[in-house]
Amino acid sequence: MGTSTTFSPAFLQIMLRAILLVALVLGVGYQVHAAEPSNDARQTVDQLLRLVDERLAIAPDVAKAKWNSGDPIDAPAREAQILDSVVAEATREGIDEAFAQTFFKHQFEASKVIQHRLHEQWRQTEQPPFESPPDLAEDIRPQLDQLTPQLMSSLRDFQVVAESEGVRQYLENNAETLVDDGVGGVAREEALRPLYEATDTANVDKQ
Ligand SMILES: C=C(O[C@@H]1C=C(C(=O)O)C=C[C@H]1O)C(=O)O
Repeated sequence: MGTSTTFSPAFLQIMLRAILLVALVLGVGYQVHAAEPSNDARQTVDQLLRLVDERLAIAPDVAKAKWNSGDPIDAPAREAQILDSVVAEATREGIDEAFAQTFFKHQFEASKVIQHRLHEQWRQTEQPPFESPPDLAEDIRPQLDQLTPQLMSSLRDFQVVAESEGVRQYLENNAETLVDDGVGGVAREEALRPLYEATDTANVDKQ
């Protein structure tokens, strides 16, 4: 029996663990590398997240205007008007119409989550009417209308990269930093759900 080639079980176990550890490190390293989306894809996601954030940031002004005027938070006719322009733009620009509509419906819901939270808060604190709130028709809606074509063109870019490797992870990693809804993430999740779904399933046409 040759003793020189016999290793104790404890030694073999340590070696095995070392090999597994190395394999694990290499495997994780490979996955992190493989999951990193292209520069273009990252910029596309960043841009879309910033625009979503910009749109949500208008919701408190909407809430103030409606607090003073007593208008209902829910304005279905206004939403329908935006959706009409979204459909027209989608047709012109070759953007998936259903995706664009779903995305905007979620932006409306997210905005309403913020508005309801604020009104609830103001009811509790018996907030008097605001001194000089921005005007809904004159100031706020035109601001939102300016964002619509920007969001549409960003959605068109997003469609192209949505299913690329690592895009979902990148979206998840950056959502919290780039989208601040002021209500702890509830509105953000609502606003971003169609984007997550587009990265999951094959329901977005690649252009
Ligand atoms: C922003 C408003 O409030 C709600 C949210 C909308 C939106 O996000 O564009 C549109 C209509 C309303 O249901 C508004 O009335 O303009």
